[in-house]
Amino acid sequence: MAFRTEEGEDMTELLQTDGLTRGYGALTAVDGVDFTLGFGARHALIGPNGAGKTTLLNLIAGSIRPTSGRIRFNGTDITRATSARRCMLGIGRSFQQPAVVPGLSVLDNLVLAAWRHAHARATWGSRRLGRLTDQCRQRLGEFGLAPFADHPAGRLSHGQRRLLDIAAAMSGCPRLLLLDEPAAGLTDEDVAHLVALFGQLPAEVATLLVEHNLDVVTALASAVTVLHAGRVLRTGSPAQIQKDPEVRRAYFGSVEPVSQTC
Ligand SMILES: Nc1ncnc2c1ncn2[C@@H]1O[C@H](COP(=O)(O)OP(=O)(O)OP(=O)(O)O)[C@@H](O)[C@H]1O
Repeated sequence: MAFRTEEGEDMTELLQTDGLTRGYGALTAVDGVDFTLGFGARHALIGPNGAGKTTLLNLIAGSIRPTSGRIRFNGTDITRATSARRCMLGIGRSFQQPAVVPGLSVLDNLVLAAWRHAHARATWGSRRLGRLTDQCRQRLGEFGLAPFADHPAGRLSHGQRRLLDIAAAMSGCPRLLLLDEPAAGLTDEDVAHLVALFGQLPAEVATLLVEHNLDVVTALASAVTVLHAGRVLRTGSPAQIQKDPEVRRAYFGSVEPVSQTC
């Protein structure tokens, strides 16, 4: 999908990383990654434990800085932008370990997240805040969390916190949604619910999903990149990736058929 900027420039890539590298002492967690994501892309990032998947998401979200390399998002160089700025530019993310403000209600947690996405674009009056609160109530309903809206978020189960975290990531109408293992710790029923919710995302919203559950990857992603030791090993369709002998060796430790969750 192509997109025309306000300056009239035709762009086909929403996100582009060039030579993105992040080291921790002697370890290079992400090593010279060139990666592109088109507008509305549905892309998954897989790889063995320690391959650098979360580090790459953190670099894109801005919670850590690269040792070298560049990141461009929607026509803007965001390599040095803060995570708050990236959030306002339209990058939403969910976390592997979902964090909530435990003493605040579930609804207020979501309102806070939505405000964080939008506050640079608007002056907040009570009417606007009321509208935002209504939208957040509706989103809690979509995520099956409406009965808990007024409960302290600290009382939510792990799975419910994960759903709230994803609802928060989606609350700013992001152009890019970074999802770090969204299905981890969820029941089969919650996973099916989540897959259905992601299926309803607007076509122009791109998602970059880190996930070990290959059923979820196949359901949500049309392209998969395999990271291995911080480098891109392969990019292809889910079917191509699952058949690729080198991927099987690096990721699954075998060229034999694999189970869907690893
Ligand atoms: N803050 C840190 N300090 C030192 N090393 C780190 C740090 N964060 C990550 N690493 C290391 O960087 C490498 C990549 O970690 P990362 O969490 O990105 O991998 P991953 O592919 O997401 O793994 P997993 O599937 O287990 O979540 C690992 O060797 C990890 O130990």
